[in-house]
Amino acid sequence: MTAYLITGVKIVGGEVADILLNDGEIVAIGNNLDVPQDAEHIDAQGLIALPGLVDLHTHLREPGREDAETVLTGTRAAAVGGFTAVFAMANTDPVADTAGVVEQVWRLGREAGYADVFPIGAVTVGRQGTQLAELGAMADSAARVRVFSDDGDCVWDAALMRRALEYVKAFGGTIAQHAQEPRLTKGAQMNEGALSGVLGLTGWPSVAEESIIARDILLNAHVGSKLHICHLSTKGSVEIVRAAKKRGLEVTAEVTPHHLLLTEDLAASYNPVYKVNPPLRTKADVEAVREGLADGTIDIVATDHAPHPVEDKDCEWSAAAFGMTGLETALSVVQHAMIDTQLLTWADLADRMSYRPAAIGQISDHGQPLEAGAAANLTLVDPAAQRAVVPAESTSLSRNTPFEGMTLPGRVVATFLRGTPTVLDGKPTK
Ligand SMILES: NC(=O)N[C@@H](CC(=O)O)C(=O)O
Ligand SMILES: [Zn+2]
Ligand SMILES: [Zn+2]
Repeated sequence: MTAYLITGVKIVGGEVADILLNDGEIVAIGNNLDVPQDAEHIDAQGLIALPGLVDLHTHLREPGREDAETVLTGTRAAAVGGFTAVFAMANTDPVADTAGVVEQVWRLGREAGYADVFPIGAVTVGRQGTQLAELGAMADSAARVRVFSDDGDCVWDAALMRRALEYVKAFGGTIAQHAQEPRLTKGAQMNEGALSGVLGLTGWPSVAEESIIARDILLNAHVGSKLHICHLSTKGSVEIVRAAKKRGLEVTAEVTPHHLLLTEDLAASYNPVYKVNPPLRTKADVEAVREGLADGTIDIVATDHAPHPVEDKDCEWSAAAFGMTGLETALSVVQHAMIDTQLLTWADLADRMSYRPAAIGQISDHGQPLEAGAAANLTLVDPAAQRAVVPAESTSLSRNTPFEGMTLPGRVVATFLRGTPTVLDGKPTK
């Protein structure tokens, strides 16, 4: 295996130093290191070294929608975005509700070699919301599933949600809830408010999200299990989670990059690239989720990378699919929304995008501080770079980025997975 010497890099939360990678590990960090003769040299002056990013919420679409994304193309986009691990959502076809499917997705990730793939198992059979899936068999499989979600749909039946929380408690698993009361969002197209009235699009009230979050926090307090809230998007949701944590109730939550930056006003274009679940909200909501992420109410950023082929997005708003891509732009959007606004430091970002998602997902070898002996999963970022988002340059199979035309700060220069570069000079290595 080739050794790599990365020189003059700012270690996140620490000093400027050199890093030596060999045999899949960080061998040493410091100055005047003892370097093997044949080591490759990377001059990293001006760059920041971050632990490899971990995405707890990615849609890789394989099996079933390989026209939108595959494990290979999705993890390639992840590596370009600085990620070394992604959790693959279960809303595939077939649904990832058996040990067989999660093992297949896990293995495809290993074969692709761009980022480790940790499958999320469905909570209910076929994500139909009526019968618990074989959660224990998925947990015991080679994929070692610890996070379960019917994402795309809410586990709306309170009794079933209770049973799921009880079941995973036996092995310390987590239920990740897509919080959307379906009776309140029938035909919903965008955030409910004055603008949805003006545009003539059916509204999606904040309370559809907030009522499920409140219910599930109480259910989980009753059961004593682990609850995670997917893509939290409203001010009221932040307030509920903040109050729960203050009372010592166990809950973790994520926010997406797009909910940290974009508002419902974009729907006025009727361009379905801005159509997403949950919908883009108001400026007050954006401010609240930023504050929630800054003060730790919201634990992590997760991309909810949701690739869709052109024919599913390039149509009338009401017919278009929900979802936007996000793996390649996540770090830049978070830098723009949270670091350039001085709400977070780079060390905080490492916490929200690497350490804590790895802890919630219960994986080792990712989300570890950069120090000698740790697995060499890391990414080098140029914080001073500026770049225009050009969909055609994406390494994802899909093009539905809502950030097209924006100039964003920061650029991932290199990513290493167990000491092997998956990205160099901003480009995938294979
Ligand atoms: N976020 C979305 O708008 N879409 C997701 C499903 C989901 O995350 O709920 C998808 O699978 O396309
Ligand atoms: Zn969802
Ligand atoms: Zn999702």
